[in-house]
Amino acid sequence: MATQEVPKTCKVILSDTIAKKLLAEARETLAAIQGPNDSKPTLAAFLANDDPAALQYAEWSKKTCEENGFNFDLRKVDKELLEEAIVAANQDDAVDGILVYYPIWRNNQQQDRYIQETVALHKDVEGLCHTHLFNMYHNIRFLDPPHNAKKSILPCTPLAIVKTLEHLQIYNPILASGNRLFGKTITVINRSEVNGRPLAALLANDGATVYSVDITGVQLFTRGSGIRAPRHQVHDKEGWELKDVLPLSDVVIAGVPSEQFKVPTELLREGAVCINFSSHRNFDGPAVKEKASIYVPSTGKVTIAVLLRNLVRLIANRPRPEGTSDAAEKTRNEVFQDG
Ligand SMILES: NC(=O)C1=CN([C@@H]2O[C@H](COP(=O)(O)OP(=O)(O)OC[C@H]3O[C@@H](n4cnc5c(N)ncnc54)[C@H](O)[C@@H]3O)[C@@H](O)[C@H]2O)C=CC1
Ligand SMILES: Nc1nc(=O)c2c([nH]1)NC[C@@H]1CN(c3ccc(C(=O)N[C@@H](CCC(=O)O)C(=O)O)cc3)C=[N+]21
Repeated sequence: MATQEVPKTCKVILSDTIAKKLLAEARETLAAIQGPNDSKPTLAAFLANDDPAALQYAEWSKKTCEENGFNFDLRKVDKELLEEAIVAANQDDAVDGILVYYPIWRNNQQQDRYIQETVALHKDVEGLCHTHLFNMYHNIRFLDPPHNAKKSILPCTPLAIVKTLEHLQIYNPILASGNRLFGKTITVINRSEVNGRPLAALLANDGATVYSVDITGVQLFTRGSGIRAPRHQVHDKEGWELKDVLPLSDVVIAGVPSEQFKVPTELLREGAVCINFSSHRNFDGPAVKEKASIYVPSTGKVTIAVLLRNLVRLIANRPRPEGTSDAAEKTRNEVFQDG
């Protein structure tokens, strides 16, 4: 007897689709805030390590920048000269945004933190300076309250995941902005300072119940009962492991930097939404497609689109030059009403 083809119910969403939409928005916004004589924005990217993933990411970023009307200036520098190079870029009017690839000092996170703070706030395209991080963890959306004209910058990979969840309509637009993940349970596997921890905080600030899993254990990030707290709180889940939280999760987001690691498919809920942001495949592709309702195998392209969106936002946040019309200022305010 011939076996009947069963139609696949899992929808695989590629990051291209989401990235294209964000890139079109970034181009439109740039056109709205720039005058006819303004030059292309320039992103200076500092590579001071020998990480092949960072170099490849830099090359993809360069391509996307140039295709969309931005200059991408990759500057390979020695670790010991990096600080002065950043200081010079901070003062250079020809540089609109600064990006530094991490990690730099593999065994000294403190030194990487010091470099993060060296980037000027108004050029911090990745949202990794203390003021930007503080605002994110405290659920403060603007740099200039109560005026609220300058939006705070969010870290690129976490924001790319948020944009992906919006595209998938996991964010429920019926709910008030800021509460749109209420009722959703999300597991994030990775709690690094640049990716997993900010991501867990952002999702919990938007109303989700978030299990943050790392090799050191599981933490719960939530705004409490009835999401009444203004920002997330964190609780250790003593003795809990990945196996305990997977069956509870509507969405599973994995970012483990290892070839060997795979999310155990058998523990996923039927119809879970699975998103991978690691450069390695954290889900077993064929198996996960039999279990998940939506599978997003990678998010790198969305991250790059968010990088350009952040760059445009930095330009929009700048004090307007003498002689800029009120119309331009009005557009500047209107284009950033949302998200
Ligand atoms: N798609 C994108 O936009 C981006 C992807 N990446 C990729 O994401 C991955 C993670 O990057 P980072 O967070 O910067 O790396 P990292 O090395 O700083 O952090 C990884 C974290 O995962 C944890 N971890 C390792 N094994 C684990 C396990 N079995 N279970 C739970 N947690 C575990 C580590 O303890 C650590 O906290 C890398 O593959 C990187 O290339 C990074 C940035 C952007
Ligand atoms: N300050 C800083 N910000 C970063 O964002 C940053 C960094 N430093 N250091 C290096 C890592 C590495 N990284 C990746 C981006 C995309 C993919 C990725 O998965 N890209 C393709 C996958 C391509 C493939 O493997 O087939 C995609 O999603 O479509 C991987 C890795 C960002 N990094």
